[in-house]
Amino acid sequence: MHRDPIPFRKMHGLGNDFVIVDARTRPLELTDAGARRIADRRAGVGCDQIITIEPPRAGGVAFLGIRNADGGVVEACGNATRCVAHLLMTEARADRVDLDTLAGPVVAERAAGGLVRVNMGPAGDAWQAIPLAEPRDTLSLDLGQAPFADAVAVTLGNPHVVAFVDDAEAVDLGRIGPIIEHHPLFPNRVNAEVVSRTADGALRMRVWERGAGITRACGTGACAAMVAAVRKSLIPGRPTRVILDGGPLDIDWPGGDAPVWMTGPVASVFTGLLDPSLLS
Ligand SMILES: N[C@H](CCC[C@H](N)C(=O)O)C(=O)O
Repeated sequence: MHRDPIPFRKMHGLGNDFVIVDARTRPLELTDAGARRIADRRAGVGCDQIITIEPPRAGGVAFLGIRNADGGVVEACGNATRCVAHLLMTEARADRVDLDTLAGPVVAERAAGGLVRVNMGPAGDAWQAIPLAEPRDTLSLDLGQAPFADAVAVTLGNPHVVAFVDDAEAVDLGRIGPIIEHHPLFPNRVNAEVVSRTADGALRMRVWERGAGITRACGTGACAAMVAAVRKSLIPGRPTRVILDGGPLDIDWPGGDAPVWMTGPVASVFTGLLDPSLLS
């Protein structure tokens, strides 16, 4: 039970925003309901995900706890990984940091221009790994809802399903997003991305995030979009710019079992104190 106010830092990666609590020395007793209250953009602080920096569990210098705005605990969050890595590299005066997540180990390093580059680990495509409710070809899923009639499922530790369209900005994601998120083929629900190609060979991506809705950016989603495009032979396996509502991420994946690298910015907005009543 918390009696004292709890320090937090508000950060974002291309507008995908986080409340970050350093719980390395003092565990944060956070329930699903408490997470929802923190994430509430009127009655709480407001964020897409609540992030806790915790003592490492299976290696690295810290474990990254990730909860969506709906309170659900999830495996991976690329934009938050960059933000926490920035904090820990700054604290340690280091240019590299190893972190632990439910999705497995990730490595982050300083990149040019104040950016942070993260090895997000390998991308998975087996139906059991996504997971799907039954054996299916993850390279061509018909979810019975346009534009997800020939979609690609990818896991970065968290589940994604990617649809390629002529114009990502023309898709009514607010309508189709929740239908796909809760599609029965995804027992753990799913993050849904719509992707189109730009004239200069970049990918334009919009996302409906599991447990958070439309966000301005999704790092694991950008990784999934690039992997799906390479698997569909729409682009070659070389560094690709993915343009999100909040700005660009650079994704690099040569194919196969190679790890996916994501490079992008971080921003710290303010620090504050959570009232303990928010968590009870
Ligand atoms: N915004 C995060 C993804 C959160 C994914 C979460 N919505 C899930 O349920 O997996 C990112 O930058 O990767």
